Amino acid sequence: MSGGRRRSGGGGRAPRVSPARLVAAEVLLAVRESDAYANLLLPTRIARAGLSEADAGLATELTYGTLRMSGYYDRIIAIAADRPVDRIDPAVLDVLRLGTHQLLATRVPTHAAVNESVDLVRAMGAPAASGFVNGVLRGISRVSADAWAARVREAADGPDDALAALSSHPAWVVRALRKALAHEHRADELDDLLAADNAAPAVNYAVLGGADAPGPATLGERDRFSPIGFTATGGDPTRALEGHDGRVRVQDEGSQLAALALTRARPVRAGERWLDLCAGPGGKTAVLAAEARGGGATLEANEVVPARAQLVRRALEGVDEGVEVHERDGRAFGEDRAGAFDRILLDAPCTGLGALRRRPEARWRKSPEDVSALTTLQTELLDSAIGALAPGGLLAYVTCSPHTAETRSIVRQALRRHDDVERADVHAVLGDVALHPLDLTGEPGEAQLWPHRHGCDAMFIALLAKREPAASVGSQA
Ligand SMILES: C[S@@+](CC[C@H](N)C(=O)[O-])C[C@H]1O[C@@H](n2cnc3c(N)ncnc32)[C@H](O)[C@@H]1O
Repeated sequence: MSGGRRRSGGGGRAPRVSPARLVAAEVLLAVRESDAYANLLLPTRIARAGLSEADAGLATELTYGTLRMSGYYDRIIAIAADRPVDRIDPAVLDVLRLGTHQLLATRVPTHAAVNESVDLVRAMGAPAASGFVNGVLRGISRVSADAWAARVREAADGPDDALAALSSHPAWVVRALRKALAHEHRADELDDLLAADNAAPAVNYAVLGGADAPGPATLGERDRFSPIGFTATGGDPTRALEGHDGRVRVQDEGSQLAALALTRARPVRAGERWLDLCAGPGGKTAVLAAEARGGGATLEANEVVPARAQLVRRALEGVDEGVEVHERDGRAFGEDRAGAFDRILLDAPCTGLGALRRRPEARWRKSPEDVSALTTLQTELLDSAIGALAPGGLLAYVTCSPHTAETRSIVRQALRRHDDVERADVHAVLGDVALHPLDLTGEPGEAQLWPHRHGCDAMFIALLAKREPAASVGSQA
């Protein structure tokens, strides 16, 4: 049976599948077969199918919920089907995961969840599996959600495996998150963090140039921390962006704070030169551009992937189209532009383990091997950024991952290699930037934000300052 077959119909009555479920199933298929990103593909598929607002909401809930929780659902399906999930056809497994999500995590009535799944598996071109899908989902529906959790816990291979299964995270990710929290003596927050990863994030807006201008109040509520941020209280986010001349962008509050930690750490002197070294797709570049403009600084941006560099240019539309956007390997800047910049943002390529709420499939795509490849790149980019920093300049090292190998280890090792660089007190900087006190723990040279504690992505922010060279003996003389 091929995982790619779909919508070829089959024997028996013609399948009548709700368009929302069909869109969800098609996105799951594209995520699995073509490595598609659900957050990028889903809006396109919703628009193409012409879904109503209610159906679009259902398709989103089904797609995101199923992708996030598939690790947990697979444990349930394996028990109910009495076979490992890798012995189930992938297309059929998609339908079973969607059905399980409807049965255990939504208000969809049992008969609708089961019957629609049977129709869906036919519509996806696997009519022979309709009896199997019917049987497995009926079996799942006969047990309460709490009782399933107990069964999965019992079947797990020890406490770590149970936590990984119930929270639907890979075990290595659970261990990495626990370790990061333990560094702050907050390992007891792990359950809250895992739960936050499985919740839909609020939509946040950044208002470029400051949130106090008239108009933005219609965006929702002021953010708790970001001085330029709002949290949507409902409605269509794309509509909310209209009528603000490009000044309003959808952006996570943690990303806003990371950019502002660099731009507001000290007053901007006119003529300062700024660099965004790894800029694509340009969310933070836009904040930097607005802040640079306000203070009379000049910004350059760089992104190695041309298509993403194009997104950076688009992000700058309406803010500052004069920003030069390079398409180079950021590792070359340390030599080619040595000492050229007063402030540099290095928002490094990373595993993205801090943004699992937004990228529901990401947790299943990453592996510990990715961490080691990325830490090599992060190290080289940080060396390059330090090289490009002018004496007296300030560098923000940022990741949307809390994995300590990508965060504190990278910074510590860089400090050992570069004795002209020291950490600045980023807790104090963020304390000044934020509207309300941030509950930050650990060393003041590094700040780790968290979804469960701060309501934003788990951004890591370190500020590094390059010392002015000591006056030489000759010049003293
Ligand atoms: C975390 S993302 C940056 C996100 C961006 N700051 C924003 O807020 O929209 C990291 C970016 O670094 C880029 N990148 C990866 N390797 C790079 C390299 N060697 N030089 C420059 N950019 C690189 C990736 O393509 C990716 O767009």
